[in-house]
Amino acid sequence: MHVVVNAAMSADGKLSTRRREQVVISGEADFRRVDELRASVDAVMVGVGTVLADNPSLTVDDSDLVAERDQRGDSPQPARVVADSHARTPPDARVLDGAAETYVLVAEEEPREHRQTLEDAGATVVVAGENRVELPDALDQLEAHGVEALMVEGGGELIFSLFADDLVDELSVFVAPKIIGGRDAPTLADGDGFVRDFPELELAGVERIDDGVLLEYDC
Ligand SMILES: NC(=O)C1=CN([C@@H]2O[C@H](COP(=O)(O)OP(=O)(O)OC[C@H]3O[C@@H](n4cnc5c(N)ncnc54)[C@H](O)[C@@H]3O)[C@@H](O)[C@H]2O)C=CC1
Ligand SMILES: Nc1nc(O)c(N)c(N[C@@H]2O[C@H](COP(=O)(O)O)[C@@H](O)[C@H]2O)n1
Repeated sequence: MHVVVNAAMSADGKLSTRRREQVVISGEADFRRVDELRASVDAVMVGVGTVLADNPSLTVDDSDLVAERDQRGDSPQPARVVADSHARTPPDARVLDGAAETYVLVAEEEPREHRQTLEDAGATVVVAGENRVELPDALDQLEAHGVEALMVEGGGELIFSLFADDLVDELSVFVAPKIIGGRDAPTLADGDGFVRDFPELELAGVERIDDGVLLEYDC
C-alpha cells in the first residue's frame, strides 16, 4: 500500500488550537490541491480525535473530480477510514452519512455490541490489535479490501503512530504564515515523540501556494 500523509499547519507547527477547534489553515488553492489528492486515492483516513473535533466529511467536493473517478471505474468517492480503537465514532458522524464506504478500525477488546452499533450505522468494522489499533495489520486488511493508495489527513496522534510504524511513503504539508501557539495544541506529529532513530525525510518539492508554502517529502 502507498501511504501519503497530507496536513496543513501554522508556521509554528500546529494543526489546530489548544481547544482542538478546527482552523482554516489552507488557502483556496491548497484546498483545491487537497480535493485533487482525495480524488486520486482509494481511501482517506483520520484518527477518531479528528472525527470528534471536526466532524469531517472527507469526501471529494468537486463534481468534475468525482466524474473523473467514475470514468476511471473507481467508486465516485474514495472510502473513508477512521482509526478508532474504542469505537468512539458517533453513529451520526458525517463519515457515516453513506456518501462513501467507511471503514472503522477498532481493537479486539472492544465489546461486540459497540462494533454492532457502528455496523448498524453503515460502517465496515476492521479489527486489528488487542487494545489499540495495530496499524500494520489494519492497513494489510484494508489492502485486502482493495485500498492500495491511502491518504492520511491527521491528526497528530495518528500521524506520529504511522511514522513510528514506518508506514509513511510521502508527506505533504502546507505551512501557513500564521502562529497558533499553545503547548497543548496538536502538532504534525504528537504521540510519545521520538528520542532516537528519528525518521529522516527527503525533501522532494517546495512550492509557494496561496500565501504559504507546500513542502513535499519522500519518507
Ligand atoms: N490542519 C490539519 O491538516 C488537520 C488538523 N487536524 C486536527 O487535529 C486534531 C485531532 O488530532 P488528535 O487529537 O491528535 O487526534 P487523531 O485524529 O490523531 O486521533 C487520535 C485517536 O485515534 C485513535 N487511534 C487508534 N489507533 C491509533 C494508533 N495506532 N495511533 C494513534 N491513534 C490511534 C485513538 O483513539 C487516538 O486517541 C483536531 O483538532 C483536528 O482539527 C486533524 C487533521 C488534519
Ligand atoms: N488540508 C487542510 N487544511 C486545513 O486548513 C484544514 N483545516 C484541514 N483539516 C482537515 O480537513 C478535514 C475537514 O474535511 P471536510 O472538509 O469536512 O471534508 C478536517 O477534519 C481535517 O482533517 N486540512
